Amino acid sequence: MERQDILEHVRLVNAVVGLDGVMEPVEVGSAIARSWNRCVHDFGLDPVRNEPVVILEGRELKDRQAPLTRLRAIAQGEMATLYQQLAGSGFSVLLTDTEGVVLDYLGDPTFTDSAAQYGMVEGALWSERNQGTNGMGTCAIEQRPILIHHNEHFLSRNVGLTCSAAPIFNHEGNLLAVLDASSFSHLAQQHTLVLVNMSAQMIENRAFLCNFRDQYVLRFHSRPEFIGTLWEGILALDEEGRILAANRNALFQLGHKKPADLVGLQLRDLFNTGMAALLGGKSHGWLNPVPFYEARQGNRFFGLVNPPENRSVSGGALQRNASPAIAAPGKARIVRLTDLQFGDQTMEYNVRCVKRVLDRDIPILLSGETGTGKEIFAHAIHDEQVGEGRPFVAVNCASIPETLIESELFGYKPGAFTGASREGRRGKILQASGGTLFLDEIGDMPVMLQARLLRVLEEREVIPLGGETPVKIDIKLISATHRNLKELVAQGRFREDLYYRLQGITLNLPPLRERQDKRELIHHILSLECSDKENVNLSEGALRKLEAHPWPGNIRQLRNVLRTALALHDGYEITIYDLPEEISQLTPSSRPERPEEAQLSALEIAESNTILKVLENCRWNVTLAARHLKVSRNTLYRKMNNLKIRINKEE
Ligand SMILES: Nc1ncnc2c1ncn2[C@@H]1O[C@H](COP(=O)(O)OP(=O)(O)OP(=O)(O)O)[C@@H](O)[C@H]1O
Repeated sequence: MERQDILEHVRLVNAVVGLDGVMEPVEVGSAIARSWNRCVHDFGLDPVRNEPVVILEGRELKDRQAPLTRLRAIAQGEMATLYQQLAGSGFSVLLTDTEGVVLDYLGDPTFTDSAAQYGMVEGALWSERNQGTNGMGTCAIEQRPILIHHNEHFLSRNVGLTCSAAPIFNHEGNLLAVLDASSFSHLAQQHTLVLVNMSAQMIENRAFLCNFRDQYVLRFHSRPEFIGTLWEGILALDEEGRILAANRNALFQLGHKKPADLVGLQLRDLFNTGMAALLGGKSHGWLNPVPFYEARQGNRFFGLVNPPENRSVSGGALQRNASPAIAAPGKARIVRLTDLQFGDQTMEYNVRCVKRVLDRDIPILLSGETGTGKEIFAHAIHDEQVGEGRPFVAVNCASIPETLIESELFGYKPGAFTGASREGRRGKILQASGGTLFLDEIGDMPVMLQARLLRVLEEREVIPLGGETPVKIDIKLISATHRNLKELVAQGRFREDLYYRLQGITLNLPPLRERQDKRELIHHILSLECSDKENVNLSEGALRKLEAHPWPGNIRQLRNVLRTALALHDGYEITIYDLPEEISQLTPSSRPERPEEAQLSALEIAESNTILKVLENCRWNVTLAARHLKVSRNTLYRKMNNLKIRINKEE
């Protein structure tokens, strides 16, 4: 570094940490400013310090490596893949412990000699306290992915470097190690940090699976094709379905911050399903994840449980190929626009509007609460506009961690992906070419990516990460949100230009509680749910309860409730007793005992069902029910007593 540049660097540092008396408004990120302040005020470092890097050797290094033997074995494969992805660009890949000691090093030959001069070798100590602001040391303190580029390094001797580092946490959320890719600063690549972070998460997931290989493990995601990839949520469970641990993506998808929020809960506290159901069906395997719903919000997930003995383990680490190849979900049923409304005025208006713009290239924005049917509506538009055989590609911007949306949308050049997508990814935008791209929860798209998306939409071409040549695309765009995008624009959280680009027309999908065709919709969903079985009716009482419910989870929740009721009911119709408590408003003690619980004979069960049905239809007016059944009131009371039917009023 030239003397002039060193002086300039020192001046910049002093200005940021206030050593010149006045703090100048200088352009450095807040993490860098924090780190520089630590370097000066906590560690007493000087930017021009030029002492050799401390390097641990022999026993001392071995003592550092030993506690992380299993993690290092798991990381080895990922480090090699990351190194290959960066090959030819002068990068080295390093794994450090939490104090910045380099445990493993994989170097590009063109960089190795210089790396050694910089002190990037096995055993080197890259803590912030020793080396000032740097990828590995600063990441260990900030505990999040970080890029330290060029003169963001604190020591002027490190200014020639560019370092992308990401943390690796254990299942308790504690930092285990840091993965880093470093090179000369002039060789910096825009996407290195994304790649490093993906590799770190892959290592974390593998370590998690390895750690809990003797337990049951639930792997889940809101999209079935993401199971087995680094985006999957993973929960370790005991035999009874009690949660032992959760990985980062599980926390993210379930809206929790720390593993302790979930540990100790039962599966049933989180989802509308339990171990028996997840393990039960013979058809459930890697190719057929089971759908279930989150208990609080009604969000849908797909998942599968690995029993302990099912996983292949080698050398203390899970085999690389242990992750299954996941088949795409079954072909979705074709939905017509006319299947979506049964007399509700807003929905009729929506369908009319869509039909008018079907043959034009106008982007459509669907707005509505969760579960109101935005995606199914988008699918129906696609089927009528583009054609059933063409791709319909949905991206949920809220369910993918911010750092990964970019790769998900724009894809990578072949060979750049770890894990399940070894052969690389074309990215959702390219996959949608010739069909429809459905951007769900668009309001959650990070601002940084909004500009990129806008460019893609304007120029109708996309450049995959790591690639150079733009690829032309031909897509219809439908986006959806449950947020008020206009408000987000006013708050500066959503780009105004993108907002106008997305909403050629905006359609508001009404919440279920406000729909005028609620009754018809309930019957429609019920008929879909029992399509393969005999038709099952709804009792008038149950229908009234369903109509009166406020349905915070909208049609998704309704579908879920009807599905469960179908599984629970016996006889020929669903009654209020088959509905969940919050809908039937019956307390468990007020429910009549089920015939099987009371150990009745088959004849008595049939008799009990008939009496229950008539009582329910007569709104528990025993005199009226007796008249219908053509018996005296006293006989009916006696029978009810024998059959253990207690009096209940539905309303
Ligand atoms: N008209 C309909 N007919 C049948 N099923 C429907 C209908 N509308 C919605 N559903 C069902 O309701 C559930 C939720 O629908 P969808 O995923 O389209 O809602 P959404 O508004 O996109 O939800 P989110 O905002 O949470 O992504 C799905 O299971 C879907 O099949």
